[in-house]
Amino acid sequence: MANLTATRPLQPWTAPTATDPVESTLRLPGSKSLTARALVLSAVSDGPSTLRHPLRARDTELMAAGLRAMGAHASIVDDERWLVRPRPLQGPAHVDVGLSGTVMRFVPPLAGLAEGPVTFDGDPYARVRPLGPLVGALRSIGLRIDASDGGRLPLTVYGTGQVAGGEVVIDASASSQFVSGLLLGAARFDRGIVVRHEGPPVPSAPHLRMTVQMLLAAGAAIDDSTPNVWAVEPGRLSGRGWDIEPDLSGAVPFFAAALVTGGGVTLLGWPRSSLQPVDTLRTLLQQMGGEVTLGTDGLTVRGTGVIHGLDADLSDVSEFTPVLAALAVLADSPSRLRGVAHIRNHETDRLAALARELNALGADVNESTDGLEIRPRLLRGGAFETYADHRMAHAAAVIGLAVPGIELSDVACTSKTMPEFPALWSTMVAGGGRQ
Ligand SMILES: O=C(O)C1=C[C@@H](OP(=O)(O)O)[C@@H](O)[C@H](O)C1
Ligand SMILES: C=C(OP(=O)(O)O)C(=O)O
Repeated sequence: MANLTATRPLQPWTAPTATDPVESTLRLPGSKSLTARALVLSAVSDGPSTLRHPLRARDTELMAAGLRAMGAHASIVDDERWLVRPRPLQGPAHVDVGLSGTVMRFVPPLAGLAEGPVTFDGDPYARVRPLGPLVGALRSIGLRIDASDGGRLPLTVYGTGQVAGGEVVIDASASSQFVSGLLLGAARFDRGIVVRHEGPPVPSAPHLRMTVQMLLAAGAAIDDSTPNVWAVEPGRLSGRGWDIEPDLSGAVPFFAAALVTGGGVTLLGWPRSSLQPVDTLRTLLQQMGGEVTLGTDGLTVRGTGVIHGLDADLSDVSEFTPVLAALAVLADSPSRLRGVAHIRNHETDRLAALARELNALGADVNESTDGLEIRPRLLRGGAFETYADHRMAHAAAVIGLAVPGIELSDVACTSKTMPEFPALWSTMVAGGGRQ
C-alpha cells in the first residue's frame, strides 16, 4: 500500500486500556457533514448566516479558509458560533483541500461562480482520491477546468462568475459527494441543475438526504422524487441560522467503548429529530449486543458485556466501517461487513488498511471485493499504522481498550474531524464522568 501520509509531524500514541467499564457523559463537537454544507450554502446565500455549534477541526477550517480565499467572509464569533457573509466570489485564489472529501468535492463547483482562476490541491493522498466524474460533469455544464490525469488534483477551475448549469449525467458510485457538490451551489447556476446518476449504486444515501434537506431549509426548490435524479431550480437562497448537531460518526468510537467495556456512554445535546443516520447506528449496535436509548439528557449506548458478530451492508454508513471492524475483531462470532467497496477511496484504502493492521494484531480478516470478512482470534498488542486516517485511529483506540500495547503510529490524524479526540478518549478511559 502506498505510504501517502501527510507531511506534518506524526504523534505516536499508546491507546489506553480500560480496567473498568467506562461510564461517561460527553459533549462532542458538531457534525463535519452538517458544518461543511452550512458553510457552502451560507457562502452562496443572499444574506448573512450563523452556524451554532459548528465543528472546528481541520476539514471544516479548510472549508472556511477555501471559501474565504474566494472572497466570502467567514469568521469565528466565539467558541460556539461562526458568521458567514456572502460576497461576490473571485479568483485568483488557492484552495487547500487537505485530505477532505467535502472540500475537494463541494468547492470546485462554486469556483465556477468566481471571477478568475481558482486552484485546488491537498495532501499527498488527496491526489489519489477520485474526482474525475465530478470534473467531467462540471465540464459538461460549461466550466473550463485543467486537471491532472483522470481528473484528479491538482486542478484549476477558470471561473467566469457564471455557470450555465443544465443536465448532467454522472457515475457517482465512487462517492455521494460528487452529487452533493453539484447540488449545493446549483441554485446559483443560470439553469439550475438536473443530476442523473448512471452506474452502480451511489453510497451514503443519508448524506444525500442531508444535502436535500439543507437545500430545502435554505429555500432551494429541489426535487429528488425520481430515484438517482436530483433537480435544483435556479433561485435565491436565504441566509439563516444553522444549528449543527453533534457528530454521529465521531461519536461511534465512544459508543463502541461502552460495548467493549460493558459500560455506558451518553452523548449530550442529541436532537429529537436528526439529519444523521442515528436509527441505522442504533440497529447496528443493537445487533452487536448494545442497548441504545434516546432520552432527555441525550443519546445513550450501554454495553451488555458481550459483543456479537455482525453481518451487515454498510453502504449507507460506510464511515462507521473502521470502528465496527474493531468491534468485530473483539466479538464472540465472525462478521461480514458488506457494501463498502468505495471506502478504498476514503482517507486511505480502508479495506486494505483494516485487513493489514487487524491481521498484524492476530485477527483473521479477509478483504472481499466490497468489504471485510472478520473472524475474531486472541489479539496481541503491537504497532498500528493509521495512514493519516482519523477513523483508523478511532478503530485502534477501540481495540486498545481491551488489548494492552496498541501503539498508533500517529493520533494527530484525528484532528481532521476532532482535534480533542486523544484528550477526550483518555479522560473517558480514566473514569472521567461528565466532560
Ligand atoms: O457528504 C458528506 O458529508 C459525506 C459523504 C460520505 O462520502 P462517500 O459517499 O464518499 O462515502 C461520507 O463517507 C463522508 O465522510 C462525508
Ligand atoms: C470518508 C470520510 O471523509 P471525507 O469527507 O474526507 O470523504 C470520513 O470522514 O470518514
